[in-house]
Amino acid sequence: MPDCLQFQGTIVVSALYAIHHDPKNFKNHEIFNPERFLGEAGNLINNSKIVPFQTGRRQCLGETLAEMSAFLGLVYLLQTFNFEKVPGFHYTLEPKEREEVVHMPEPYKILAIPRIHF
Ligand code: HEM
Repeated sequence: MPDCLQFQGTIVVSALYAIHHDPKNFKNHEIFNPERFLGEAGNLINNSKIVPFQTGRRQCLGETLAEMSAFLGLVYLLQTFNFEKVPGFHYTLEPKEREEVVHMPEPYKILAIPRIHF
């Protein structure tokens, strides 16, 4: 019996960072700008160049669950709290340096004020 698992074959790792930073697909690709995904009426633009869940045979099996969970979590927070900036706190949209495979935002403070008073 081998004392560890051994894999043979080819591993394909998708370059999602490169895909989403391709200047051919995204204007000002180095700038964090969530509004680039919105149309003039504030509607979400469907763009086949955006593939955070990968596409094809290796597409994420949890995509629907992840999107529903994010939607429900966000809606719950927005129904429960009003969010306001902390006066005097310096906010930036620039992400921290890349860590591992994802970008993280800089730590920030925000006021969460309950909408319902018991
Ligand atoms: C925001 C949340 C998520 C993101 C951005 C995401 C993204 C991805 C990406 C990019 C891949 C393809 C990796 C590759 O290139 O091979 C993948 C694969 C996969 N994901 Fe997710 N994922 C998320 C959440 C989830 C959840 C919640 C589940 C399960 C409950 C899940 C299950 C899987 C599985 C099983 C695969 C492997 C699919 C395969 O190779 O056949 N993911 N995910």
